[in-house]
Amino acid sequence: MTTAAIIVAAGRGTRAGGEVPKQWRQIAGNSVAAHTVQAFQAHPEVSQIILVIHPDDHGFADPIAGVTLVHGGATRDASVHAGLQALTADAPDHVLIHDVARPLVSDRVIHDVIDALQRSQGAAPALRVTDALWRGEDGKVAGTQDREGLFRAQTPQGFRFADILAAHNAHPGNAADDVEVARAAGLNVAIVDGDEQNLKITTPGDFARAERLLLQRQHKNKESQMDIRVGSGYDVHAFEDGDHVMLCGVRIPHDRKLKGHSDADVGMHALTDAIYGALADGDIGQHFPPSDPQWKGAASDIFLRHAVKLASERGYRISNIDVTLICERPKIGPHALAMREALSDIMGLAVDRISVKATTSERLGFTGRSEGIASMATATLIGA
Ligand SMILES: Nc1ccn([C@@H]2O[C@H](COP(=O)(O)OP(=O)(O)OP(=O)(O)O)[C@@H](O)[C@H]2O)c(=O)n1
Ligand SMILES: C[C@](O)(CO)[C@H](O)COP(=O)(O)O
Repeated sequence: MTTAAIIVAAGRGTRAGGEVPKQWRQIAGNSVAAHTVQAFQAHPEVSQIILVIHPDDHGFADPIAGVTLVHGGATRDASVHAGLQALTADAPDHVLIHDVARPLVSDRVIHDVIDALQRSQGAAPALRVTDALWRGEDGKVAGTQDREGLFRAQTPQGFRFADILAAHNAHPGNAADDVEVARAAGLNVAIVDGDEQNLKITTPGDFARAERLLLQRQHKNKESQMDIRVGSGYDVHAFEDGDHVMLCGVRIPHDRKLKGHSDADVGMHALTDAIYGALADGDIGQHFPPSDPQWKGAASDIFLRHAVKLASERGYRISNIDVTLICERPKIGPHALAMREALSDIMGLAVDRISVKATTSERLGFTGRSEGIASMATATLIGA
């Protein structure tokens, strides 16, 4: 089954005012018409788009790619008719007819209309009227209207192509919408759930609301495409005779030192492994094998700089890191800020995105017996 969309955009938008017809006004980074066209171009079930325009509007419409431009008429239904005639040479099975002034039409609404056409000659989205309805005269309420069974009509309105073309050919004109044309020809039209956000920009106040909703949607899409990765690292080094330890790039005088092939900076090693972990790229031992003599006694910032560079080359920025050192002694608190600053220099990351904290293990286990120091770290990476 093939489905084409006709987007009617030949109106003058008199109620919306402004210097150019409403469909060519810029909102959320694009013209209203371009947003509407994109909604249909992004829909996998729509294979062809006709954009019906006023002959004076080529300057606005010509830059919109991937659509066939057709000149509309003096009324909405004349414009729809022109769009339908343009499709006859390569007729689709189904056609969706949509107001250009509804740029917030969702994938869900488009799909539901197409889906309903498998069971019905026509289908259109609508919302039940939920407010009380009044008749008014001279600024006063003159009566009430039962809202039972009343709906607010939206677009796209979908039909089998041959049916709606015949219905328009037979219609005298001045229909409110294509459902009216279809019903005049005896076609059944199913109601599918409309969408409050599928508003029609009609008056000046509608632009701000439509723009806010479009920006929210763009933000959500961006967030859902955002690649956020978390990695964790863990390392342990045993004590041996010595007079200082290196922890997170800071030399701390101590009555023991940590044993290792490099400078045994256990905090920096756990952190480096957290970044490799987020990148799913092995661990520090794979990048810098302990069997390789060139890393003997090496300062561990070499490893951390390598992991940070790798993240950047793969298109990630590091959002924050959190390092925990586990030992009875030395006391970490007095050095924590210096450690955060040292890591900040090495990583090019703001200090307030770097956490270094410590805990004892209540004299339990190897850290509790002061046989060594353990460290855990996490790193969050965000795809650019
Ligand atoms: N001769 C016309 C008149 C209307 N339309 C389209 O039909 C839809 C109807 O929406 P509406 O808000 O009535 O648009 P306008 O006619 O442009 O607005 P106004 O009545 O305020 O001038 C719009 O997409 C409009 O561009 C059209 O293609 N051709
Ligand atoms: C087709 C329509 O969008 C249904 O709500 C609407 O009837 C067209 O706009 P108008 O303001 O009634 O011209």
